[in-house]
Amino acid sequence: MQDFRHVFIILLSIAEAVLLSVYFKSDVITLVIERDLFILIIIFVNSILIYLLFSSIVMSIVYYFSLYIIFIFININLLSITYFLSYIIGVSFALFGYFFINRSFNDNFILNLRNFKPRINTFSIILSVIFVIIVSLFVKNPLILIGSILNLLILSISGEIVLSPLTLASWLATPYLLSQLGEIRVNKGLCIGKINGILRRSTFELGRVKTNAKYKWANIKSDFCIDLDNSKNYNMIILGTSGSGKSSLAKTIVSKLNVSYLIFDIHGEYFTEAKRIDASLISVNPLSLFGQSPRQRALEVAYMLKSIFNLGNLQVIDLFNIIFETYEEKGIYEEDSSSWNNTPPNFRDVILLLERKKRYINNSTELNKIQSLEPYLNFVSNSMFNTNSINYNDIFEDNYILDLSKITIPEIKYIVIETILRSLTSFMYSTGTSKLRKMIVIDEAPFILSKESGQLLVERLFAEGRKFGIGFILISQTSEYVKKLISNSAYLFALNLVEPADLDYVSKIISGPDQDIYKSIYDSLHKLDRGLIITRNILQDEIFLVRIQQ
Ligand SMILES: Nc1ncnc2c1ncn2[C@@H]1O[C@H](COP(=O)(O)OP(=O)(O)OP(=O)(O)O)[C@@H](O)[C@H]1O
Repeated sequence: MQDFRHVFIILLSIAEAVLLSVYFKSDVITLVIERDLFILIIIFVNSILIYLLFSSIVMSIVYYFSLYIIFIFININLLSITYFLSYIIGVSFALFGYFFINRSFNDNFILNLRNFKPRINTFSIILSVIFVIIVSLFVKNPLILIGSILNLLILSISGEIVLSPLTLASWLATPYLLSQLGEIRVNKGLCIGKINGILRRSTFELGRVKTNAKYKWANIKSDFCIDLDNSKNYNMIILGTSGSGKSSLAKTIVSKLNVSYLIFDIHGEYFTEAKRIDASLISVNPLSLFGQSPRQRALEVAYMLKSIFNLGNLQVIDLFNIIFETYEEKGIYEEDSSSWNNTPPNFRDVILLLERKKRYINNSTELNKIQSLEPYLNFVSNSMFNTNSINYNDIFEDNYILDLSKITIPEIKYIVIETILRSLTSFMYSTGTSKLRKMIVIDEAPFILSKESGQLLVERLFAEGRKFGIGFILISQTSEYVKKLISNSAYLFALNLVEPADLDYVSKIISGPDQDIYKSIYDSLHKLDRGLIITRNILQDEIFLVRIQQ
């Protein structure tokens, strides 16, 4: 788009110069003052157009010299105070018009420069010097030579070899080369899509997503890449309505990453090259210690059951006690860590202990307390929880999709997920610190996060995962349960959203305190097509509209 604007202005100016020269030769104009008036008007109009297209005074000034080169071919020397004044008045007009609409004097060129990182390329410099020498040999006009030297300087810090011949074009190429300095290039890391727009204060609405706000999507062309190596952690959150492209985005990310992944596929909609496990055919024992102490595990399981069945605090304590005692019955003792490797009990063992206890209790209050746990323990003494039929180490080292769609009872589904995530925590601690080595995708994250124990578990994994090389992609249709996790995420990808509460929250998170940016994002989010995301790139501090590759 940038390129198109430059081509348009240069072609327009050349066309104007050609028309003027034809007109001046045609004897229609006789008076010098009439000629000057024509030139003044053209310059005035061009200055307004240039300012409105680039929203930059720097660009406008540099373009005056481009016009100078074009007009010199028809023997009109723009280096005159009258012409320059006409140009400046035009720019001022446009500037005030812009300020009136946007209430800001932001210079887009200077804003873009924030993203510029010098890249010195010796070959590019040598090539540009050769071209400057050629210009100095053939062109005797010092201003044209200055333009070429300026281009040489710009190319020296931008390192773009392919653009070196533009040094020959002197001022004609300078605005374009300058705009390349501020061009956003987010192509370091893992490229998952194409940037379709960057949020800018602008007068024109040129992008496909219209905002009706002061910030609009300015078109830019670049790959969109995520740089996990330089991010604060490896966690990502994907939010979007049903069918907006959430799982496709997660698939794109994991398929491009060079690390293994595990997908918790709640609805059975992921099909990749990974090995597929039908979760209804496996068994996991939630009472496995996974390297933890029996006290710790008994507490976790008691809290997990509390979250599922909304148990009271006293019931949690009773549950904890009976589970802890069951460990002891199986020869697993808190003080003796070597006993932690013994075969763990399962919920049936807990029920057997409970039955035995009932026989010895003669206090009716005690009996009632213990009996109140029975229905819950009976529920979880499901054959799915008797033993561990899966190899956890293999699951964490290879690519796997855990298809949970055939488990129809939500509580059972939840216990399977939480148990596997708990085993991941111990896998993490036992294998030590590492660079990114595993990505875990949790689809329909509210299914887990809406339970207190699930929320705490995922919060802990989010906070500690980076140290151990584990990243998470959390997918949700709503922002409701992911709010606490956003501060520990490297990326938030917002697809189409429609609920006012989600629009409000996500727009605030992406925009920060700026109300105008907030309005643009709010206004754009519900207009996004499938596969289009809005995200803030923290490293560049820019907000992008990105089309995700499928
Ligand atoms: N980047 C994309 N470009 C074009 N089409 C896409 C893109 N991403 C997804 N789609 C299409 O949108 C449809 C829905 O995609 P997907 O299943 O990923 O959405 P979802 O948000 O995960 O849906 P659900 O919430 O129902 O699981 C699919 O038909 C897919 O082909």
